[in-house]
Amino acid sequence: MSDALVGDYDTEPPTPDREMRLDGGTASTLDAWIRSMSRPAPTAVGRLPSHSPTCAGCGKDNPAGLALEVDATEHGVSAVHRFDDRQEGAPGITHGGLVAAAFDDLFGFLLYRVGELAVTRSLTVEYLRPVLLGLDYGFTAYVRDRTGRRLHVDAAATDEDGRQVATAHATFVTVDVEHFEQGSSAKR
Ligand SMILES: CCCCCCCCCCCCCCCC(=O)SCCNC(=O)CCNC(=O)[C@H](O)C(C)(C)COP(=O)(O)OP(=O)(O)OC[C@H]1O[C@@H](n2cnc3c(N)ncnc32)[C@H](O)[C@@H]1OP(=O)(O)O
Repeated sequence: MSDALVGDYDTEPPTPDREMRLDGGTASTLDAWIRSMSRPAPTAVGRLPSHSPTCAGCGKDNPAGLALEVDATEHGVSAVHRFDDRQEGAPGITHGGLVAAAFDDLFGFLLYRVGELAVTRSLTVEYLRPVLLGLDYGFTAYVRDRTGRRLHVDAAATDEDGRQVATAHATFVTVDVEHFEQGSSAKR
């Protein structure tokens, strides 16, 4: 893991921008993103910074995103989220793919706890009850265990009556910073 992955807890990372330069043109966009990424202490509790302002899961500047707000808890992470009309599947019901996206992004916040970069290798969601639009749901996630580069993570979503509406499990695989260089050649 890069030493550059140290930042201020309260600082939101900038939008990764291919034109962004830190030091007169020598630093890559990826460097800028990584250098600026906040890394709370693994034991800290409270609101966590988004992965980036344009992250589809948690970025405030992504009009098509979920804009999840996620807190570090004693044992993992949590969020309260309300899906809206943009996430509709069947009338009044959240599209399952967007529920999965919420879980996936929530798992991405566990990386602040782990202190290493990782990406989703597999994600399984059990849809126990319809997730309704316009209602608050509580999401929690934690790292169950680790085997080598594999992080096994679990999550659940509950409705306002405390009933589980969905559970999720994922395997994240730790990666080097260089993994994200693949995004530098993306056509936009
Ligand atoms: C510092 C703090 C920063 C915090 C803040 C970070 C922010 C950082 C951005 C996050 C943002 C989040 C947002 C949401 C999370 C995404 O959306 S992530 C994006 C979606 N995922 C991807 O794009 C991943 C695409 N896949 C890949 O790039 C590659 O397949 C991977 C995952 C890097 C693995 O490839 P590889 O490095 O060649 O590794 P490989 O040898 O195939 O397998 C590695 C290990 O995993 C095991 N494995 C592979 N597949 C499986 C499987 N399905 N089941 C179980 N084990 C498996 C292998 O057996 C192996 O185990 P070990 O022998 O090492 O113990």
